[in-house]
Amino acid sequence: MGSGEQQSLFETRKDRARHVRRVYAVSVSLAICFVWAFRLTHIPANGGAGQWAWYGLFLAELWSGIYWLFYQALRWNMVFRTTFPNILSQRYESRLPGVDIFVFTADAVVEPPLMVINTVLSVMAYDYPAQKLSVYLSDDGCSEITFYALLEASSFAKHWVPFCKRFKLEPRSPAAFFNNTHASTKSHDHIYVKHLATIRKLYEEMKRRVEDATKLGVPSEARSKHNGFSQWENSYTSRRDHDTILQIVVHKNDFHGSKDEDGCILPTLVYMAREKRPQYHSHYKAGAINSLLRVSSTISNGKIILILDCDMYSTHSQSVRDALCFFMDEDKGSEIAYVQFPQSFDNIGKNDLYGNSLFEIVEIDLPGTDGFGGPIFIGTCCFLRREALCSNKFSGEYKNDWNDENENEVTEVNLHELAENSKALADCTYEKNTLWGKKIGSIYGSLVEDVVTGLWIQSQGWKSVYCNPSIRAFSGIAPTNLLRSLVQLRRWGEGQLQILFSEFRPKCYGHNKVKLGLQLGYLHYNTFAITSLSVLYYSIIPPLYLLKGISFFPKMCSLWFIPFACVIVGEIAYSLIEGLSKGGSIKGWCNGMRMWLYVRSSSFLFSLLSFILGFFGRSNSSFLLTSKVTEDDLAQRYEKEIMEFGTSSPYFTVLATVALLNLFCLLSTLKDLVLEKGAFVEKMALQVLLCGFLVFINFPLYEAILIRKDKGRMPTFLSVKSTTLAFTACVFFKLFN
Ligand SMILES: O=c1ccn([C@@H]2O[C@H](COP(=O)(O)OP(=O)(O)O[C@H]3O[C@H](CO)[C@@H](O)[C@H](O)[C@H]3O)[C@@H](O)[C@H]2O)c(=O)[nH]1
Ligand SMILES: [Mn+2]
Repeated sequence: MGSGEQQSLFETRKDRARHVRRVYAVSVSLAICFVWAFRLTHIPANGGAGQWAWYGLFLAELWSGIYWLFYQALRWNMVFRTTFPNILSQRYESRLPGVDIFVFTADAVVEPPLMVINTVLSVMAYDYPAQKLSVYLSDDGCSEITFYALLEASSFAKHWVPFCKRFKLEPRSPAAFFNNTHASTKSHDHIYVKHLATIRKLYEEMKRRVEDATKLGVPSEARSKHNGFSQWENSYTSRRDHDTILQIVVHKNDFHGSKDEDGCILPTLVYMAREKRPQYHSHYKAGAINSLLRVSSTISNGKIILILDCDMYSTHSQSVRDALCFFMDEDKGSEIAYVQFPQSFDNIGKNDLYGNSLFEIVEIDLPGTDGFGGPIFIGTCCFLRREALCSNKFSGEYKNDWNDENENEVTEVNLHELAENSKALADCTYEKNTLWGKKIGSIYGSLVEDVVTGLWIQSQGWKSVYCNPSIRAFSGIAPTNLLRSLVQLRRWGEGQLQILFSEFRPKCYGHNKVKLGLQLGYLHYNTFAITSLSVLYYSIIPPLYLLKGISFFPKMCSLWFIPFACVIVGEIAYSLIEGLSKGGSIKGWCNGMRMWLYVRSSSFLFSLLSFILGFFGRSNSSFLLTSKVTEDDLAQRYEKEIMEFGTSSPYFTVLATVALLNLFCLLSTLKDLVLEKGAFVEKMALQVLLCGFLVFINFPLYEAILIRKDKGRMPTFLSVKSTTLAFTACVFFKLFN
């Protein structure tokens, strides 16, 4: 390093396998072109059997091919980052910026208050100067119980935070810490063991109180002790109709309650339930983010904001510092708007039954988009620069300034007044005739507010980075049953379509701020619901035509067979290698394939339908929260990796009907196979293989219909309905087509 030149606070490494990936991408692209060429040059003669089906197949393949290109864009230019927090400390320890942490919750039933406060406690205990740290809980459920739990957490924090810091413990969510027996019993140090026993007891007591309150309501002595509850008594009608409730629970200017047991200051802690009125759209989480942005600006006004879902607790107390290594880097820091960390989950299971690990997003898509200057924003586990969120266009002259005197210095001393004055900022009417939600803050109008907000920020000229440290930074709860996963992805699919067709998207791409590679990456997401059409077509039409012995694919001896084989074998091998090299299993790979298929044939189909209805003004789509609780018998099946059906749902009707249709087609083909043997195999090989593969992948579904007796099996009525549907379709097709 030259003299005078400072070492950077982070380092970027290119993907070592990028050349292999590129060669692969180019070769398979060629093969795809040959597949298209085959379709165009072999159209059945006029009126010939299956001519229309052939056109359909061409469209499906055309779209899949184009979509596949978006996919390759993400793999083209992956980069990986390493941070140097030690250098950060040496250089900036006394000048660290204020950090405001936003935790979002929306329903005390599917997001238990105990879980929420564990997340809050985990970030209060960050290894960061407490006077520069503020934690805000936004509660869209406006639940007294959650508030009560937060009060409990604030008392417990007085013991918990110093305990973590003194013994340098990880993870700092008490629930996770005590669950992790290895961590919580690692030392034989006498003092530690004594402390541990005390703190465990305190936690258990708090846990009991919070759980009791969840069942029985807030105890009356708590009500009389804290006048915060009076706000519910005065203005609360329902969770969709109430005033803003804002409570500064811990604040450094409050001399009684802000110190821990060692006499050190605790981070500021604030509870907010923004105003809700039935006649005003809440804009879901995006609305909550914007309210908090304003409210926090008067209380702590931290320059950096961490956005967290209530289940995403911190698993590593150094992550703030990792993030700051990017923001504070002298060379590149001032253009970075946000630092995205991966979402990881505690409850994935060995073989990731429902494909929830977000493996592709975390391991491929985020490093891939990072290579083009901007990982997408995934809504949680993300540090953002307040200035970028509040839509200051990025300009070349912009320079980091961490020495702002005003920051973090609240002049107001009277906390009650401070809270009262900030309340109006969370009113429903506050945003009327302003740019909030349009150009400022989190952007409205899509069910994936995160993605659209990230895109907007990037279109203003800001960059973002992806930080995936070897010690993971956050962990949360993934859906534990099939329907929840499918419903979650329906929401994502619809939200992405909303971005694709909004007037907003061209505006974002128009300024040439978003690189082509990144635009393709976004398109990969924006259009993923559309793939449902080609996937459904592929899994219904070719199998049905088996019944008539009509082939849509080249014979095995033909040269045209080669491109098809290349695409199929290539993709299977590629995804297998990718999965296995990241520690996955073959079974996990199969589960991933199955979920890929299920999401595309059900979730995304409903995303499309719901989006089309919405387009004609008939949408009834809303933000359906993902439940974070799992009932006992369900948990057992989840542990044993048994797929959960159990309820009647249109999602399952679609899945079961397609699965059974394939089964019937395959069975009837077996007969032909025996009678005609070689000639048939030669002609129909690929089609039979496709159908066979679908049957193989659907095995757990047949089991749920035919064999299982537990509560998670397919409901009888649904089984009968799907069987009838599939069977009728086959018979009808064979006889009348
Ligand atoms: O009106 C609402 C609805 C939701 N939330 C919060 O938003 C978060 C995400 O909700 P969840 O049900 O967990 O949805 P997921 O699909 O798991 O969330 C993923 O996808 C969302 C976009 O669809 C992102 O906002 C999230 O960060 C991302 O984790 C939770 O903390 C909720 O409490 C609110 O604050 N207000
Ligand atoms: Mn979630």
